[in-house]
Amino acid sequence: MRILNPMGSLTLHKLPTIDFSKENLKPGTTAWNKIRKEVMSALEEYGSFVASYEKIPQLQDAVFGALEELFDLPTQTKMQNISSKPLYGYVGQIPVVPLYESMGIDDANTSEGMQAFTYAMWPNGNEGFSEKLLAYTKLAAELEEIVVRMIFESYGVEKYCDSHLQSVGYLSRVMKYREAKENETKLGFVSHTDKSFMSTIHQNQVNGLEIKAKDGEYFGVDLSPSSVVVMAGDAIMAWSNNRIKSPHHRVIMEGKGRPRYSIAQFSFMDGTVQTPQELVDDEHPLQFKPFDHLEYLSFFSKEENRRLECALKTYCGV
Ligand SMILES: O=C(O)CCC(=O)C(=O)O
Ligand SMILES: [Fe+2]
Repeated sequence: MRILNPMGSLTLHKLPTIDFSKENLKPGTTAWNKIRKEVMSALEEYGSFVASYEKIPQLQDAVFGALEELFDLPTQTKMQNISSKPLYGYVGQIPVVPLYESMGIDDANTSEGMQAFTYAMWPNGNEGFSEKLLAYTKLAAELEEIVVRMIFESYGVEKYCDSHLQSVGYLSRVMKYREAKENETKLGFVSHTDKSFMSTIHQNQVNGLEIKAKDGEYFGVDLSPSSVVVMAGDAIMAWSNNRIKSPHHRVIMEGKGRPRYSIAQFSFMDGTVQTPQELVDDEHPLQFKPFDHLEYLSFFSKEENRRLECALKTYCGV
């Protein structure tokens, strides 16, 4: 489809939207197999897709109301939250991305993780905040698990799926992007690939996310209230032996008169990321050596490694 991108030029790209709202979406059913096919072709083409999920719209107001309340806290308070993982602590007021502010929430899809976070932010915790955010983070984890099951099945390695899902933990990054002032950069988030296995991204009704297609062109993602972007991270790129590539993406704030809030949830493996032997053969020689997921995160968190074109290849490429 030909559509205009924000720069006014023609683009051939539009992220596919896949509907996950079917009741009883169960492995083995016709509906499951149909969606699985759509998921695989989108992931192999764009490394991402838009999932529409009817349970999401009713959570929107609560989730973004909660994020407004959080970002209104004094900076001193917000700075206390130091995620246990490198790269996901409080970020605010960096000259290259002055519009951007974020905080990380470890184990964000569990009551314990959310509690620990709210007790760092509010003297007596914040039950309302926990409830509102958990309703979303649990859904996002559930959605990712469905997608991961489809991927494992589709590559004929479903026997490894349960142990994979058991080894995965979720970390959320909540973000606020203010509007750019005149003469200020519109860049909200510099171009990067995610270091996760997979990621999900949800936003309030202010667009800004752009994804780089294989031909090098960035194109905007238009998200409806029921949508979540599902995106491949570097770890699934290694795991899939390069069949699925983690796409570069960035955020550009075009100025909609109000801030953009988003919540990205990342899955990390507790231990080694390793390509299943079934995905390696003469036509597909091994591309990446096994590596410890969290050690890769530490590697990337070093200043000198941030600028690498493909940190994954440098770190563990064969
Ligand atoms: O805010 C967004 O839409 C994207 C954020 C992102 O790419 C990230 O946190 O890794
Ligand atoms: Fe990202």
